[in-house]
Amino acid sequence: MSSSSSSSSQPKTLRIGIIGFGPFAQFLAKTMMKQGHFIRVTSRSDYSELCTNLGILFFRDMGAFLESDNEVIMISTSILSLSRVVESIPFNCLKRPTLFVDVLSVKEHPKDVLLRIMPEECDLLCTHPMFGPESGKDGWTDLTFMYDMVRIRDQPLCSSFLHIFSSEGCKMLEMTCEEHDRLAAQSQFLTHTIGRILSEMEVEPTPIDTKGFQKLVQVKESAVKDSFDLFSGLFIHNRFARQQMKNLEVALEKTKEKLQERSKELQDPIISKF
Ligand SMILES: O=C(O)C(=O)C[C@]1(C(=O)O)C=C[C@@H](O)C=C1
Repeated sequence: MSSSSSSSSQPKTLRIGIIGFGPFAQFLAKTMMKQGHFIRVTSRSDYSELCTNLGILFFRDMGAFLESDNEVIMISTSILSLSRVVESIPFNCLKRPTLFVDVLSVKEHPKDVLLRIMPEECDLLCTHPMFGPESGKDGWTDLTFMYDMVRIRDQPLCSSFLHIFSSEGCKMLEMTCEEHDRLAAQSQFLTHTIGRILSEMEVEPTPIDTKGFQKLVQVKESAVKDSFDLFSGLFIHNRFARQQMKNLEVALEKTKEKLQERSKELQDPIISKF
């Protein structure tokens, strides 16, 4: 079972089970399969046809999925449905102590849920690939992969999983789930919020777009390509997101005040001469 001494540099082929098979999991699974790993899937929606086309086993029944003896189980549900799904896992069907890996876009929430519900003998790796089907469509080189080894006893197995991303050229960044959420609120959540605001404003390309405006339109377009459930999850389950929303409101008010002050100054007959 374990890698032999003569092949320690040889990447290990993993049996990876995936819970939740939306576009993000499908995107990750394609590269895993390209690397030769064996994938099994279970999901609330019926992906049996898609899985047949991809040559992947699809299990409608979570118990049968667990009995299919995966070394790693990757959780890729929506943020909002995580607790419900994890609470419904019949852990007694597991054949072995398994490495559970989550790939959700918030990190403290899955860490808390999984530590609370998962059996003690299972290891837990919390991760966030900071890219997806859009940003990673031309390969993963130089894209960031964040991870927190929350409870790891089988180090070789964990390294084999991380190797999937490092071998594609990802920038591997180890940090705590808390630090991730603090930074992601300032970056990913803010980007999605600005994109959603631009969408509410019905911002569209014009014949005289500047480069800066073209980038804004891109921010809007990529935000609305992701589901509103993802956006809601980034807000509801990242405790730092609320403060970012307040910062945005305060910054808008301050910017308006600065413009009003400037307009007042310019109405002064002496200043307006220049
Ligand atoms: O590239 C994409 O398709 C994405 O939307 C990726 C994106 C994002 O940019 O917000 C969305 C979800 C993942 O958590 C990581 C990144």
